[in-house]
Amino acid sequence: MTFALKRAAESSAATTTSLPDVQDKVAAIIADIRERGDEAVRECSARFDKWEPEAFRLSKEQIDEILARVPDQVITDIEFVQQQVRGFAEKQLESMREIEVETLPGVHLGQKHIPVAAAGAYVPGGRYPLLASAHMTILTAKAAGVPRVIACTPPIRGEVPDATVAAMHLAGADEIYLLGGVQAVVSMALGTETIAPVDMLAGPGNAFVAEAKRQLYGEIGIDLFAGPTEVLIVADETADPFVVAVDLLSQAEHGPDSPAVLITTSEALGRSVIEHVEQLLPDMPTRDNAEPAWRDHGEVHVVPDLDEAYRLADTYASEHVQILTRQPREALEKMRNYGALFLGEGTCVSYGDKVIGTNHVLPTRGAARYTGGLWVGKYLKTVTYQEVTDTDASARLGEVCGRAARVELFEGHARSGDVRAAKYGTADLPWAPNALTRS
Ligand SMILES: NC(=O)c1ccc[n+]([C@@H]2O[C@H](COP(=O)([O-])OP(=O)(O)OC[C@H]3O[C@@H](n4cnc5c(N)ncnc54)[C@H](O)[C@@H]3O)[C@@H](O)[C@H]2O)c1
Ligand SMILES: [Zn+2]
Repeated sequence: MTFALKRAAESSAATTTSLPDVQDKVAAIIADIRERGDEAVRECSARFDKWEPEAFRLSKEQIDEILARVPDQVITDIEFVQQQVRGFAEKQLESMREIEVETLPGVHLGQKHIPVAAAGAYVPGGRYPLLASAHMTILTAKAAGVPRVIACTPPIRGEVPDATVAAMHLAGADEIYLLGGVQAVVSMALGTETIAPVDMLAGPGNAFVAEAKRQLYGEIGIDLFAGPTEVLIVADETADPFVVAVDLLSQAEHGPDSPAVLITTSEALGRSVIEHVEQLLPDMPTRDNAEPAWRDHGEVHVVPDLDEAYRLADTYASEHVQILTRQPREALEKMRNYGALFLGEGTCVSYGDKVIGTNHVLPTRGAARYTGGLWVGKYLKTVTYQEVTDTDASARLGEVCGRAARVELFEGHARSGDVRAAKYGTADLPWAPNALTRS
């Protein structure tokens, strides 16, 4: 039997995308910026971030000054992580084949991957300087071959986030703006008097940022719905309850709205994890986020066996799923809904977030039911092309096209087929004025 040792105030199981009050607020800001451009952007930045610089875009001199302030070790570590992210992104790119096949004699069908011309990267920074997001969005776009990559990040409590700017620059951003939230997303998407618009936006963010991207989708492309972080751990009796507790809190600290869920086959482990969490929380420097996150969105479920654990985990479609069991790789076969899977105690969500090289921009609030996370492929348009070099093949296709289109009552379409069937074959064109046929 499945039962809960701890329930959330509101379950995070995949149900909704965004909350109605956030939707309304974001819609109003988008409409205002659409109408008044830069002036509205400035007002939003002043209101939400108390940030009113002369220009939001950093000049080359400003970037150089900022880089000089960043400690060497931080730069070295940024470079190490960017190498890992770039390395994996390049391997993923290699896995995307361009093909051209001959499906009938003389009928050539092909597939190509074309990078978008301009991409915007949102690097979050309201609570923490999330420099790792710069690697994930900017560098991945560059690895995909996007010619223009622009990036926004907010000031943090009125300060320039030096390390984030360094990461954005080293990742290869062509333009860097100190601008946050909805105003940043809308500026990049629609363009203003001072920012040229992009074709596609990527990057994680809080509920406002994620909702702004969602509302703008269609007018521009977006990577995916990547809102407040979630973690779900599947553990059996072999898991170390202290490690499980530490790992749950590692993600709860993202924000008070971050769900942390444990599904375990061992009631004893579940109880022990709850105790460890309660012992760790009071001294956690980021307790202001982690404590309400655990209180309101923390869940612990005890299930009869691992198959039930995987089944229940799939209903959450959580952004991060950690498997701490005797045979963690089993989850690769048994689970289908997750943004990223972390197999065994040797790795953890924090490695994925910060250092290991897989992309950390991942689907939240159930979006893992229909998409994976950000990767080079998201910046590429997979397009097709075709050519028919054999007249017999064209005539044969023309005959089928004529019939197929008439079933759909498309006389115009049918005639494009008829023309070829007549020109390259033996068909007649009863609908054509005589003078125009068979020139
Ligand atoms: N899904 C993923 O892949 C992923 C990865 C990393 C981080 N995250 C998430 O990114 C988020 C980062 O959030 P954050 O808030 O620290 O930074 P953020 O940069 O996403 O948002 C900060 C901005 O929000 C705007 N804002 C704040 N309150 C507002 C309000 N009441 N109305 C309108 N705008 C408002 C401000 O303009 C501010 O600049 C976290 O929730 C974290 O979990 C998700
Ligand atoms: Zn995290």
